[in-house]
Amino acid sequence: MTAAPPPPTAVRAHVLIAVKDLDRAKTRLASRLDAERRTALVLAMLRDTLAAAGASEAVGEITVITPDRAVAAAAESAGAHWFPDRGGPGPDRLNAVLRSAAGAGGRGPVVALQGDLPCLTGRELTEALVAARPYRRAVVIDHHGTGTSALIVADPAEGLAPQFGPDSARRHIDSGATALAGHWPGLRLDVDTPDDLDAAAELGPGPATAEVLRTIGWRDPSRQC
Ligand SMILES: Nc1nc2c(ncn2[C@@H]2O[C@H](COP(=O)(O)OP(=O)(O)OP(=O)(O)O)[C@@H](O)[C@H]2O)c(=O)[nH]1
Ligand SMILES: C=C(OP(=O)(O)O)C(=O)O
Repeated sequence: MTAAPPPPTAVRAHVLIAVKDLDRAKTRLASRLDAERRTALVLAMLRDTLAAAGASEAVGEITVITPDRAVAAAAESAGAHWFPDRGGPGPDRLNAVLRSAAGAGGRGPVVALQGDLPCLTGRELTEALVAARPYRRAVVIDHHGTGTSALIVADPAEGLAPQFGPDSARRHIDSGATALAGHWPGLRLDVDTPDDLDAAAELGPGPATAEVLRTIGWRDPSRQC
């Protein structure tokens, strides 16, 4: 098998992934998974996301922004940096930590990427980053059509201007980001709900998530007889 050609640019992107405290994570899965299983799943999805991002030829470095020591340890063991999130509680904390991490880096492209993309592949991320190059700011809309899988800014000095949260796809587009077209099912599949997790199990998650799904006995209902 021949390797994919390197993307036509020297400047590789800096990927930012924000992850909140594990004991507050993935509350929308609480009806199906207890806290211990949710923690295992969040860490596994992060590991698979990090592995895929690290496999992209268009990515230079990865920083995980988190207040959680276990998340920081998972990031470091995957070769990513850890940027501590020391922000106080507040409705815009996620966007505030992304703004400060984006401003702390160099001048190459910056990507705010969700950390719950268990089916992401390096090729998808490379394609999205190449597709984003003509634009000052670009967004990859999630599989629901309302959220954001990735927000990409060509030059962080011009401002990432993250507006993650409810309806973030529309808010990113309304604030000037170009929505990227591309068949990137893994990149678009962020997992927040039991239905999302079924969809990921169907599409094919990375090895860490697949192992957790096996361990917790998660079944894809569409495959049950
Ligand atoms: N570092 C950091 N990450 C955050 C913060 N709030 C949210 N995130 C992360 O941003 C992403 C989207 O956040 P949410 O949708 O609010 O949380 P979630 O854990 O994915 O799911 P729910 O609890 O079901 O809402 C997730 O990866 C979170 O871990 C924050 O205050 N600090
Ligand atoms: C915060 C967001 O993600 P989630 O789908 O995890 O709520 C978002 O899409 O802006």
